[in-house]
Amino acid sequence: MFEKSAWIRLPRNVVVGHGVIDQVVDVIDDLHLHGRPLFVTSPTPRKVAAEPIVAAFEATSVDPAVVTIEKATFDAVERVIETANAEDVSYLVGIGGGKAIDIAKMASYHLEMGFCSVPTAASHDGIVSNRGSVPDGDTRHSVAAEPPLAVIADTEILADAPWELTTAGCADIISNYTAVMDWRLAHRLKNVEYSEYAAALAEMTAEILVDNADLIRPGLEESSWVVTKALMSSGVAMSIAGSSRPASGAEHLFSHQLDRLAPGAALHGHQVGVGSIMTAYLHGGERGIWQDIRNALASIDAPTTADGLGIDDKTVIESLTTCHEIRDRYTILGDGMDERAAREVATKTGVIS
Ligand SMILES: NC(=O)C1=CN([C@@H]2O[C@H](COP(=O)(O)OP(=O)(O)OC[C@H]3O[C@@H](n4cnc5c(N)ncnc54)[C@H](OP(=O)(O)O)[C@@H]3O)[C@@H](O)[C@H]2O)C=CC1
Ligand SMILES: O=C(CO)COP(=O)(O)O
Ligand SMILES: [Zn+2]
Repeated sequence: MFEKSAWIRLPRNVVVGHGVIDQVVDVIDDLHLHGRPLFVTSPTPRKVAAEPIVAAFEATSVDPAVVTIEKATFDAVERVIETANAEDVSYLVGIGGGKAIDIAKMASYHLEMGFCSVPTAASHDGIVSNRGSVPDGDTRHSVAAEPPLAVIADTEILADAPWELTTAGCADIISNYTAVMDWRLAHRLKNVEYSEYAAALAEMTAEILVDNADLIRPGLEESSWVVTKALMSSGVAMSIAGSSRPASGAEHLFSHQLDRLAPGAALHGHQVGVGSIMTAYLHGGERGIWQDIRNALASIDAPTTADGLGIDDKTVIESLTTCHEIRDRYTILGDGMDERAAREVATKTGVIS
């Protein structure tokens, strides 16, 4: 008897392009979201995007509540939940980078309220996904959260954001190559649930980005267009899969462990990019695609070495040898690398010298 079923939650409205921040009121209206919104933002995105959106709502006699968060913590999620209850709001809008959007989607999940995403940085695929990521004790990976009902991504704002945020978003997408390799391996060896559609979409997204690498240049609004579309499609792959598997394998374990060993040293996307070079080598050896991944990262100005990340060699080795413990997710790292093997892959790929 056939007993499989799937429930895929995707954004209903995806609005990307020049000046679309002016359409936030219309998009919310189109979703039939009524009542008072709560905007969750962080200091810079507040000035860049939240204030003009507040003004647009006020012009329609709606008075949004606003919470500005400095750090992505569970206290911040709690503060947003308390404000939502105290201010009697009906839905939430995350306006900012991963920090503000994660807190908004995690609070929405708890409050069982609608959530919309207005990214101001194309820094990783969390800005469009149904996953939230806040450090919790020894863990550092995403958990289920409310998916956005709408994503409104203004390419003019995204192109003005610091360039390294965009290159981090690109590297997060390029890492889909190794995430999918790990997913297939886990499916073959451990019978992990697998979706060919989600895997193909995640891989194709990385391929399109790499094929358009020459369009990805600082200050070029077209770059934000290409990268944002790729982030959307990676987010959709995760929604289809019902997990972050299509976009997160051993390269993400490596990055999550770096977040714990060297907090704040480098951006998420840059760390997973460097991790992806090494895990591609582990999958395919000398003749694998690790050099293609390294060249693609270099061509968009993303780091390819420990030095480029601002992380010392010892920490890279420590992360490689311990990161398999960070979550229950089978990858090419199996039950862990020994130190000699870790040093060899990091040296052979030029990540450490
Ligand atoms: N949900 C998921 O699947 C994932 C979530 N994450 C999470 O996302 C967070 C990291 O995301 P990231 O976007 O890098 O972090 P932030 O939201 O902290 O943004 C990075 C920096 O960019 C600034 N910024 C944002 N937009 C602009 C802009 N338009 N112009 C100028 N500066 C801008 C922010 O300013 P300011 O400090 O003033 O706010 C901040 O200093 C982490 O909390 C991480 O855990 C990471 C990967 C996946
Ligand atoms: O960053 C992500 C996908 O790019 C989310 O992955 P995690 O579930 O490993 O946090
Ligand atoms: Zn990621």
